Amino acid sequence: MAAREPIMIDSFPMSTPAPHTPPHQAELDLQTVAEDQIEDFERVVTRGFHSDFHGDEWVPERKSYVPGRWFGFRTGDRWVTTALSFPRRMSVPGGMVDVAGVTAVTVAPAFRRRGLLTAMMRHQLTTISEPIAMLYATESLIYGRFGYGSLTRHLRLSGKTRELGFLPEVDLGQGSVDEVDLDHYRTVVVPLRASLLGTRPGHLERDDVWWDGVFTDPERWRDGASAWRFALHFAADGTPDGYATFRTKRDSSIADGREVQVSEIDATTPQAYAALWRWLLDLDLIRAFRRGNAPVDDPLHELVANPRMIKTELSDAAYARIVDVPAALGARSYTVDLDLVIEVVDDFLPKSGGRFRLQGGPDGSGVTRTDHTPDLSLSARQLAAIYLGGTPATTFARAGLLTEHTPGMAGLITSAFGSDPAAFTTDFF
Ligand SMILES: CC(=O)SCCNC(=O)CCNC(=O)[C@H](O)C(C)(C)COP(=O)(O)OP(=O)(O)OC[C@H]1O[C@@H](n2cnc3c(N)ncnc32)[C@H](O)[C@@H]1OP(=O)(O)O
Repeated sequence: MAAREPIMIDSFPMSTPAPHTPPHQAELDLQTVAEDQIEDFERVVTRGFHSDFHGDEWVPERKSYVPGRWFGFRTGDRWVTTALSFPRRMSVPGGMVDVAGVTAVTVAPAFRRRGLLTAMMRHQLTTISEPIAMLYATESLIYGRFGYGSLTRHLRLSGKTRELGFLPEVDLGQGSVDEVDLDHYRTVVVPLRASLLGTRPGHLERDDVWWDGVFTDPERWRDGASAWRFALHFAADGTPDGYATFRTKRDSSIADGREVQVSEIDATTPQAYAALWRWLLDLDLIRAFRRGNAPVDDPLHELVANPRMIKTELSDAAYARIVDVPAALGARSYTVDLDLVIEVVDDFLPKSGGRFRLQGGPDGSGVTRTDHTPDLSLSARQLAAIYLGGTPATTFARAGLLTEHTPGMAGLITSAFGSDPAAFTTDFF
């Protein structure tokens, strides 16, 4: 059979694709992101999470761009890995501490499992100026190897509103709740939330840019629900003392029913908190509620007469990695007086580990490196998990993962590091 003639397509000009280096031949170089590379980088991040790129979603992040904090591996003219961090401040008992809010961590599929995340983590943790890095993990098994521990846990609450009558003794106060527009809400909620920052550890300070991000609400993020709506509670004298951000969504599982989805809710008094919940649960046409991120000690269960009607799921929330032990432990106060030596075994960043004398109490603390015999040894990951009382040191002791050299130390640390109210983080990134 005669060989076929090649088909000539000379009437259509064919553009030649740029040469593409196959992944196994790629030479990789860790680089920081220059300002004119930001959008390109964002597109790679978005693809790393299997999403489509929409520039409007990145506006707040872009405004928070700090040269040097956005970086990744490049080959040729393309990013194949990404990571970045924002400077944030987090409430801790007795004060605030600087944290690096880590996010946008991706490795392109063709380059996974060859140590690039590990190299990025090492670069990031050794270059940030904050004593603590913090993140939300897409998969809870990823970050422990780098010394991250579960800083906070949270509850997912849901249920049918008509089954959630309050106990008769619940005090709803003499004030009232009203729905307001975004502009009104923002002028009230910004100072109100700032006044509540110190009442619970784990909260992050928000600047104007962060608030812009909180209120960014493209329709594609709503999954069929309404835009954000906003409610304020006004005390008897008319002062706003509580707030709630929520959406409503048609709930196909209930005929003619809708669900109220509560994003944030907080108040300066128990009466305002209860009144806000009552208002949300009593909305006409609403038959179900959902709150995806509630503190582990949220009082809603105590307000209702039939708490079993609240479906409650416990999940890991924020993770933390302590890179500067004296600065992190010295930034907070402790519930009881302490003077002990903690040994931190840090396999990933050995220079961050060592023995530390912690002298502290309700009024503050001081931490110094020491070579004294430790009272207790734990890993960097466990230190992060006990830092705000999220996991009791005694739980690690019972798991056989923490060594008490002085009997009773795990119990003492559990009491001293514990927090009431429990640590809770509202800002997801
Ligand atoms: C804060 C945030 O942004 S969270 C977002 C994290 N990113 C994502 O989930 C996006 C999709 N996933 C990815 O991009 C990548 O799979 C990453 C970033 C999670 C991992 O990147 P990699 O470059 O493959 O990680 P790396 O090769 O450094 O892995 C180091 C170790 O962790 C393990 N590991 C890393 N990720 C995973 C995972 N998702 N599941 C199981 N094991 C994992 C590796 O097997 C390896 O183990 P080993 O040391 O025993 O060999």
